[in-house]
Amino acid sequence: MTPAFQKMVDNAIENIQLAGSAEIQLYNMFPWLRWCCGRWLVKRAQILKNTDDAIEEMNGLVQGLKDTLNPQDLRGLVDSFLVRQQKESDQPGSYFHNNNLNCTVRNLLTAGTETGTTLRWGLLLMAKYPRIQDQVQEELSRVIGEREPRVEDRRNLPYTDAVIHEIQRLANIVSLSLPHTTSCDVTFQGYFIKKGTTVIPLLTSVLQDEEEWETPHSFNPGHFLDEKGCFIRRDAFMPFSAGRRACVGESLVRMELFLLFTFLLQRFCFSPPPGVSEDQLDLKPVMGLALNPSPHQLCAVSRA
Ligand code: HEM
Repeated sequence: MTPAFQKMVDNAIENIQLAGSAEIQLYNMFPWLRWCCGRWLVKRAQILKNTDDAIEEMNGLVQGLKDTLNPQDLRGLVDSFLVRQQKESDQPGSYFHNNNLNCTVRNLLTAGTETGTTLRWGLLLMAKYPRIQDQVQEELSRVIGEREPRVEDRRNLPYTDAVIHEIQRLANIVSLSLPHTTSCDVTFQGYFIKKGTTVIPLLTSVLQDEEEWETPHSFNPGHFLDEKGCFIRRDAFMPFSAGRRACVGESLVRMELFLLFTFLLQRFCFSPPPGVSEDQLDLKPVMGLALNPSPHQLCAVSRA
């Protein structure tokens, strides 16, 4: 990773944490309170500074791609956007303008860090529950052996698939989803919600719903397995939210998580460091817009 890219990722991670802090959440809900809480302003100023730095950095990257653009050989999203921008340059209301390009790429970069957050939860849970880790590794050895995992393997790995789903369910990393606004007056479950109201859908209420899950607060891959050990989908599994604005990265994330998780577990056993017991591995998250595991040291012992 180049230092510039590393800086952008660090910057994005810091902003996700700042944006989910109690101060910033309160600031967003009651901005007029800022006059009596100076600490809020420090965090707000840091978010704005990080954002300005990221915009500048991204403008530099986009300029480099603009300078070398070849419409016959598109290298990715930015190139496709730039070509469309050129085509629509005479349309005043076009969405394909520089601000949208910069914002879209920064959004994807920021959101992209969530795969890593989920993986960190996964490795922590494997270290904490070694018997579940053993079962995943037994299935991986039996079904794919030593070759590299492929996306098509998922259907033959029901236990591993169930474990990955259960990691996402319990880790619940985007617990507040993203704020939405009602576009018209709505009556929902007897409550009247006026047009223009900010609604924060609490995904925790579904992912850990006591009426939906047998053991909602425990790590239990059995939530996604039937009595024959086959994988089962559950309607209440919605870490990517639902509806038209659900996470656009979902299919990419699912593929990445499967390949990275299986690849790592094929090659390493994860355990607490010497002197730390499995029980001592703490699952309390660090507060942020995304819920991260608290910093931990783990041992990765090669299985070769
Ligand atoms: C495990 C990883 C991830 C989880 C759990 C997750 C979850 C979510 C959730 C809950 C939302 C809010 C949906 C809503 O507003 O109703 C969201 C939005 C979004 N996600 Fe993800 N996400 C993940 C990774 C990614 C990745 C890797 C990308 C892109 C490469 C991505 C791109 C986006 C974008 C662009 C939005 C905004 C969509 C919109 O407003 O229309 N996400 N994500």
